[in-house]
Amino acid sequence: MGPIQTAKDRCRKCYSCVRNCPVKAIKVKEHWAEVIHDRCIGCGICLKVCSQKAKQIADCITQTLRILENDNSPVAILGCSYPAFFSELRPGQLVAGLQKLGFADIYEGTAGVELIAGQYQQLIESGGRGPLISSHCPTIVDLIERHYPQLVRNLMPVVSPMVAIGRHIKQTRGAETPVVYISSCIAGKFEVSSEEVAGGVDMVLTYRELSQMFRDRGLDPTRMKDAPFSGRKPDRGRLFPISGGPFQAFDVHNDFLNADFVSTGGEQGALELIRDLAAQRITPKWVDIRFCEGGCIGGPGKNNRLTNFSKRSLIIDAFHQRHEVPYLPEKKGAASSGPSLQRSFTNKFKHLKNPSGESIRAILQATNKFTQEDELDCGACGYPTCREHAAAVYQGLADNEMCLPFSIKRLEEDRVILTQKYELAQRALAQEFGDSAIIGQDPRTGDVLKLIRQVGPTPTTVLIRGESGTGKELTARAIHQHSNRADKPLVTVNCTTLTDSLLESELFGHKRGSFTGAIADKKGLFEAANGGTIFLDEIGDITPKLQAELLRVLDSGEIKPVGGNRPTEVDVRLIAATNRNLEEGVEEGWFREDLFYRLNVFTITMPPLRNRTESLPQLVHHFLASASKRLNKPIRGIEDRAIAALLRYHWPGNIRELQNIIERASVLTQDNIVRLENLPTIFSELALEEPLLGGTAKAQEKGSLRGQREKHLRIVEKSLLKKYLEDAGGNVSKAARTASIPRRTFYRMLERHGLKGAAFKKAASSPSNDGS
Ligand SMILES: Nc1ncnc2c1ncn2[C@@H]1O[C@H](COP(=O)(O)OP(=O)(O)OP(=O)(O)O)[C@@H](O)[C@H]1O
Repeated sequence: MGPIQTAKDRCRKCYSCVRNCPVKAIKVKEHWAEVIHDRCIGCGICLKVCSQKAKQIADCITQTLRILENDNSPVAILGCSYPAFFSELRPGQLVAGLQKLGFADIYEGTAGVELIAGQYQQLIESGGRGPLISSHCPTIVDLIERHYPQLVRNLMPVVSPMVAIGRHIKQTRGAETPVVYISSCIAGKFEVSSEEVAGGVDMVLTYRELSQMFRDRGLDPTRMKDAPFSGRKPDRGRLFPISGGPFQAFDVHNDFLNADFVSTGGEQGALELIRDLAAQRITPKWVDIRFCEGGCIGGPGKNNRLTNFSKRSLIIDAFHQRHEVPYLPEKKGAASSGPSLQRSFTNKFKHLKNPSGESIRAILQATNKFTQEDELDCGACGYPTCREHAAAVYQGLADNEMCLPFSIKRLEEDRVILTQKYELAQRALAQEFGDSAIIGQDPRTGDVLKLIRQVGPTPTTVLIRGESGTGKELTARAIHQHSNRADKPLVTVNCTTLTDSLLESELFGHKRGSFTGAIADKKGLFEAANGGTIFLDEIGDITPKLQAELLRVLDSGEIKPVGGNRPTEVDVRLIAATNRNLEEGVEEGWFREDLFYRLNVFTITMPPLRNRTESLPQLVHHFLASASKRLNKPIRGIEDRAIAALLRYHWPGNIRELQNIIERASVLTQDNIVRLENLPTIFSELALEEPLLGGTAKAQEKGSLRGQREKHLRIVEKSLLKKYLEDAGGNVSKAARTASIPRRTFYRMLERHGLKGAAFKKAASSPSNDGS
C-alpha cells in the first residue's frame, strides 16, 4: 500500500485528480479513482484538488506513537520550512511540544542542508558529463526515475537534507535511535521507503499530522516554555526552503546573466525544465529544481492559509532571528568523520504499451467519435484530448465511461429503451390480465365490431384512426384475435417512445458493431412477430426515413437489420394506428403518399366517446367491475346522479379518461358506492346544470308538470342557441360571448341539442338549414 490512498466510498468519480495529476498516475476503476504507486511522484496535487477528501495520506501517526511508546530516546527532526507552518509558535515552544509527545531530542532539518552543501559545491565546480540536476527534492527524483529515465545519470549523487541529517543522527547517537522527520513534504514518505537511502530516517510525518498529535494529546505548545534544539546549529541553510534559497544555502554564486545555472519551482516550471533537458534543448551546468511552487514552503503538508509570500517572509525573519533559537551545545567530536552523503538512483520507468492508430480509432469509435468533429477535446475525462484519453483507455488507465458526452448520450438512450421496455411490459400485463372485450351497444361501436369481424380473418393491412383513448389498440388486439394468426404473437410498438435510429433497430434488428452499444446481433420486432401481427401505434409520428424503410418491408416482405446486408423474409400482418391527419401529412409533406395508400387499405375509424354516450353507463359498469377486481374492493354500484353528470361531460380524453375517473372514484368511495362527490369537481358543477335532453324517466312522464316544463324549456333553449349561432355566423366562441356563457358550457349545450356551429356558417346564406 502506498502513501497516498483512496477512501473508496468518498470518491465521486469527478476525475479532478485525473485531470490534475501531472504524470497520469491515477487509474479509474469501476467505482473510484486510485493512485498507481509506481507512477506516482508524491507531489500531493491529488490531495489538494479532491473536494471529497477521498485522496488521503496513509496514516503514520499510529506508527509514530508506537515508536514513542518504546522509550529508546527517539529523535524528531523539524523540516526546514517549519517557521512558515507553525508561525504562531516560537521555535522553542515547538521543541517543548515535541518533547511532551515523548521525543528525547529535536533537531533542525536545515542542518542537513548544510551537511550536503559542500558536496553540491564540489560537484558544481568540477562539472559533469551533462547538466547536473539537484536531487534534494524527492518529487523531482521520483519524476526523473519514473518518467524521464534518460535524465537519471544527471541527478547529483547526493542524498537529500532529510537523509543527510538522519544519517548524521544515527551515526552520532547509534543506528538503533529511532528518527522521525516532520515536514510539509509528502514525497519524503516515498523517499524513506527507497532502498538507496534506507536507514537514515524511520518515519516521516507531515506538519498536519504533528498538529493532530498535539490535539489528540490535548497539548497546547503556545502555553509552553521554550526548550532547546539539539545537534548542529544551522545558519544560511535556513534560507533553503524558499525559492532562490539553495543558491544561498550551498553558497553558489548566481549571476543573473549566467545561463549555466537555472533554478525553478512549481509544477509547470519543473515539468518544462525537465522536458527541455530531456530533449536537450538547453544544456546548463547546474539546474536546481523543486516541484512545489515557491520551494518547500509550497508543500502540501499543512492546512495553512498563509500565501507563499507571507511564508517566504516568515522564513527570512527566522533567518534573521536565528541567534535567538535556543540550542544545546553539541557534544564535541560527535560528528567528526561525518556520515556518508552518497546515493545512487535507479531507472524505475515502467513502459506502457503504445496503442496503434487502429486501436485508437477503435476506442474513439466505441465512444461515438467517428469524425474529427466528434472529438470535442472537452477535457471532462481528465485528459486534454480525446486521443490521449483513448490511449489511456488502451493502457488500462482510463475507462470509456469517463467520456462525458458519450456517457450522457448512453444514459439518454438507456432511458428511452427502458421506457419502451416498461411500456411493453405494461402492455403485456394488460393483455394477460386486462379486459380485451369491446364494450358498447351503440350503433357506432356496432359498426366497428362488424368491421373487425370482417377484416380479422383476412391478411389485409388495417389502419385504425381516431382520437387518443378511443380504443384503437383494443381494436387492433380484437382484429388479431379474429384472425387465423391468433395463436401467433401480437407485437405492439409505440413509435413515439423511441428515437429514429433506435426504432429502426428495434423494428428490424441490428448487427453487432453497427453502432455504439451494439455489442451483439439483435433480432428485431418484425422477426419476433413472424407468423403473427405487428401493431404500429402512432404511425403518423415516424420519420420519412423510417417511412421509406417500412414501405420497402411492406412491399418486399423482407427485413434488413441495421448494419446488415442480408435480407430476411418475414410473414407479418401489419395493423397501424394514428390520431394524426395523414391526408394533411401527405399534403404538407411529412407523410409519404405511397405509404399512406399502402396503409389505407382498410380503415376503421374509432368514434369518440362523446358520440356514443348511449354506451357510457355500460362502460362505467364495466370499468367499476374491473376497478373492483384490481383494487380488491367490493364496489357495489354508482349513484344515478353521478352517471347523469358523467353523461354531460365532453370527454376530450375519451374512454381512457372515463376509465381513470372510475378507478380514482373507486379508490375514494368509502361505502363502496361511487358517488358524485367521488368524481372530480367538474362533475359536481355539471350536475347543477339543466337536465339532459330527454331528462330522467320520471320527469318524462307524460303530462306531469315537471315533464311539460322541461320539454318547453328545451324548446326555448334550443331556439335561443340557434339564434345566438346565427347572429355569430356559426362562430361558437362569439356566440358564447354574446350569451355570457363559458365557451365549454356553451359547447356542451350545443351538443345536448345536437347543434353544430359549422352548420350556421352556411345558415348566413341559407336560412332554411336548421343546423340540427
Ligand atoms: N369499447 C371499449 N370497451 C372497453 N374498454 C375500452 C373500449 N375502448 C377503449 N377501452 C379502454 O380504454 C383504454 C384506452 O384504449 P386504447 O389504448 O385501446 O386507446 P387508443 O386509442 O389506442 O389510445 P392512444 O391513442 O392513446 O394509443 C384501454 O384501457 C382500453 O381497454
